[in-house]
Amino acid sequence: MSTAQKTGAWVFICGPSGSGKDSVIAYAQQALAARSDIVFTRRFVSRPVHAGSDHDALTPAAFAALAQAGGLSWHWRAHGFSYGIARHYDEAVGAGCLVIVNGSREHVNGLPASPDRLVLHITAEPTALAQRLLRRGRDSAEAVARRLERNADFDAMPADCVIFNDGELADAGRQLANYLEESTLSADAGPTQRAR
Ligand SMILES: Nc1ncnc2c1ncn2[C@@H]1O[C@H](COP(=O)(O)OP(=O)(O)O)[C@@H](O)[C@H]1O
Ligand SMILES: O=P(O)(O)OC[C@H]1O[C@H](OP(=O)(O)OP(=O)(O)O)[C@H](O)[C@@H]1O
Repeated sequence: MSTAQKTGAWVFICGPSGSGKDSVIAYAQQALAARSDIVFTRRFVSRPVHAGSDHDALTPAAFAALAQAGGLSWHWRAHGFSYGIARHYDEAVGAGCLVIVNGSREHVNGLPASPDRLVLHITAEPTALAQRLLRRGRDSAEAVARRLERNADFDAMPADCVIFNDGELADAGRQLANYLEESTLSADAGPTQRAR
């Protein structure tokens, strides 16, 4: 990090199920492992952990108690589950870090635009989405169908950056890493440089 005053921000990475959010984020996280000013959050989800999901599982009651106690910076519901980001990540934003969230389009679309929030959309062709979700094997065929139907609601979603993950995962992962690196550089110039 430079010694110039930094302005932290949340980076919400959104997109259809199967677009590759988890995979692309994991690639960028590895590529940026040396960057202490780029922080990758873990999610609480009221869903058991199994193959194809990397989160901290909470029971619905434990999730509700944590949210009620103010322990979450962000939380939302989707697919019948609750998702949340621990409050302690506020400190990283306050300290000037970029803090990366695997987010929800519905949740992010309901937030007012703010210079301390960036939205990055990862997407892929509909046929690829369906194939990947079925191959991932985490969700039932019915749940996969519902996830695909949900995409029509977000066709014109505004975003600060769009990454198409239809080719090699490494290409999309590198694009995300580059975007995050560039965003920390523009943060040196102050929040107006990246207001949406
Ligand atoms: N570029 C890619 N090419 C082929 N398969 C991919 C690619 N990106 C992700 N996948 C696979 O697609 C599935 C869904 O990816 P995932 O990262 O779980 O997406 P999301 O988090 O957006 O639902 C996973 O099985 C993953 O390995
Ligand atoms: O409002 P939406 O953009 O549709 O998103 C709803 C939720 O689904 C995704 O999580 P989840 O891990 O359950 O699903 P995914 O990995 O299949 O995207 C995403 O990270 C959100 O938490």
